[in-house]
Amino acid sequence: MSPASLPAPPAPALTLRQRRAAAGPQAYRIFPRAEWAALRANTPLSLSAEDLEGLRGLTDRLSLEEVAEVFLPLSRLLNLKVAAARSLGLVQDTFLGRQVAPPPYIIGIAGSVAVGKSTFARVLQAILARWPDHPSVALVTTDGFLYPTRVLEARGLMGRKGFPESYDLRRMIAFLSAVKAGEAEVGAPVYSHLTYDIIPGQKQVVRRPDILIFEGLNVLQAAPGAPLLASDFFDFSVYVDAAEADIAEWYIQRFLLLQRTAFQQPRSYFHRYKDLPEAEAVAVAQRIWREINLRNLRENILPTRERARLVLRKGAGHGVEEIWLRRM
Ligand SMILES: Nc1ncnc2c1ncn2[C@@H]1O[C@H](COP(=O)(O)OP(=O)(O)O)[C@@H](O)[C@H]1O
Ligand SMILES: CC(C)(COP(=O)(O)O)[C@@H](O)C(=O)NCCC(=O)O
Repeated sequence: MSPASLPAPPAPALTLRQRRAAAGPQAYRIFPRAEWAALRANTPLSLSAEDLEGLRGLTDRLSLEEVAEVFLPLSRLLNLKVAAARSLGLVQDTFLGRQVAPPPYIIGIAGSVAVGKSTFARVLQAILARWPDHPSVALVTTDGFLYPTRVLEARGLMGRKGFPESYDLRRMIAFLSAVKAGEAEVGAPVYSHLTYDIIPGQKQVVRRPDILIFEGLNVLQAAPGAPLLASDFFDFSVYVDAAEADIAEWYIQRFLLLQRTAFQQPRSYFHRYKDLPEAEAVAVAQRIWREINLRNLRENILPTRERARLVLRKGAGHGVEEIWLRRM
């Protein structure tokens, strides 16, 4: 890859405390992990250690403790919210004098590249699907709505992947709108991290799920002049948050792991890096992080955090340490 040679990103203008205050001092209830864990009530632990095996990202440190203390309370909250949304739907049915099937409940998941969104979304999908009242949970990632490489190259955007202008937002909104309207089958394009491009002709089909998890760094962003935003279709949203230095480290570690695995395949976009000595590979990863992903985090992703209903603050070891729940 040849990212545009960009100057180092500016330091963020606001501190964490200032940003939190900007959302309104009353906007969130803040839970230390232990307090949040107690909100699990008696939700049963529905995943075995074996089930977890298939769910892990590229590293394998997600623990059963994390599931029990962070995910189970969240799944209980979401289960209650899905039930409440369905009850509200019944009110509308009464008003209209006819019964309409409840639309899919849509959960948006936002956060930086490499903060752990995909890992979080996959575990949440598996846990929510264990609840008998909403067994069908689909997961779609917004990378499928990136423009194909051909278009990004033509527009000089290969160094701006993940920035707002690199996505086909109209297509993304049309997808969400069709899912929310209860269409029987809605297709989403599919992205390959291996080839670093949209897979031509491939579609992920969503068939009226009980819940749709929609994950990507841009899901809480507003597009200037657009009449509708992705978040207009969300019933709930989560922002996965962590310190910049930790996310950078996870990005670099993931890059090194991919170098030993995916990059070895000749089809990999990063195949040319497969034999780089570690110090050079780290330098490449650091450069991509700094020039593209960190910049995007500061300019376009972090500013959307306070739109989320729930913010999960992760510590250096990936464990969630603090949970912010919007009061309304
Ligand atoms: N809870 C977790 N415990 C341990 N490692 C994790 C956890 N969540 C993510 N990771 C690791 O951090 C890196 C980034 O996670 P990933 O889910 O791929 O992020 P994103 O989808 O936000 O780019 C991956 O290497 C992944 O395996
Ligand atoms: C495709 C992406 C924008 C999506 O990121 P994700 O939300 O999957 O973490 C990102 O993985 C990406 O390619 N960023 C551009 C720079 C890089 O190669 O990391």
